[in-house]
Amino acid sequence: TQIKAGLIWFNGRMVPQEEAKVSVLSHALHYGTSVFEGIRAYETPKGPAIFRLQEHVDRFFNSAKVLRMELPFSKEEVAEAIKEVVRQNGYKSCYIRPLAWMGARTLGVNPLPNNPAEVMVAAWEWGAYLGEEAVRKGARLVTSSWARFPANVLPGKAKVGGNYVNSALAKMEAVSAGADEALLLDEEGYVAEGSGENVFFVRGGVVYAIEHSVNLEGITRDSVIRIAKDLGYEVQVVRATRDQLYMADEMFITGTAAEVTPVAMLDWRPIGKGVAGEVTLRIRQAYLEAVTGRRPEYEHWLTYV
Ligand SMILES: Cc1[nH+]cc(COP(=O)(O)O)c(CN[C@@H](CCC(=O)O)C(=O)O)c1O
Repeated sequence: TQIKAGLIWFNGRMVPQEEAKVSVLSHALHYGTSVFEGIRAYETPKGPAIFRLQEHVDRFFNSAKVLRMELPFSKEEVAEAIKEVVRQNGYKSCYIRPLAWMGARTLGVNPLPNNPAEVMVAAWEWGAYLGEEAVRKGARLVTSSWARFPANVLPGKAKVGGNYVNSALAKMEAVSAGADEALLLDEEGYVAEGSGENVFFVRGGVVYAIEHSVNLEGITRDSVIRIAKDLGYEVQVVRATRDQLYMADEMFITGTAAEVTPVAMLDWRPIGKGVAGEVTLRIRQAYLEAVTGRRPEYEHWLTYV
């Protein structure tokens, strides 16, 4: 079933998705030289609102900068395009995917002649990233045989298309093993992140976030740290090992797509009682209230379209 994205903002114009096409000679298609974002808009009592739009636009431009990619639009124009895609498709809530890519001026590895990049923003309705059951019962994760790439191999702080071959290989392996998601370790064997999420665990009432290290600086991770502190939990940012996760009382993963997904099992070992944890569910509830405009203290994170 093809993604139904409706109208797409394509290099400055709104076009039906059937018309939003690129050349097969696009540099990005051959070498992974694209950057993207994952953003969500949620229905609120005051209409659809985009969650932490500015932080996502800033990261989008930072990712492009890492790749020496020139975007031919300003941050304000991209932010407006993101709002337009939600508006013109009439979405109440949706998942929004900005993408910038090196086009078809030249091939050969050097991307520079393909500047300035091309840019599009698409959006579609996307439910629970790992499925409703994983949310209700807690997701099952397995440690991947693929390590998260080191910082001097690929730029993990940038959402670069090519980085996601690492995620795709890990995800395929996890799903083929009967799990819901992969846990990637770094090259020294410490906990890094999921194929598309950051990792948290709870032990003795303390909420632990994994330090940035080689991982993406998750916006959901940042929001959840704030929310957990506001709920009165002590939050520590740590470097952790897989066996610390095995010993945890609770574990959860966070991301724009995944939101706050409880983890019930890692490597076929139950985490805590082997169900979605209580602290996790409290944080998840508060996060969902925040993104749907039900917590005034987080209203500043919302951009109404
Ligand atoms: C590797 C990785 N780590 C952490 C995160 C969480 O970051 P943030 O969304 O800012 O909290 C994401 C987002 N993964 C995006 C892409 C998912 C996909 O399947 O594509 C997302 O959640 O939108 C990652 O891709």
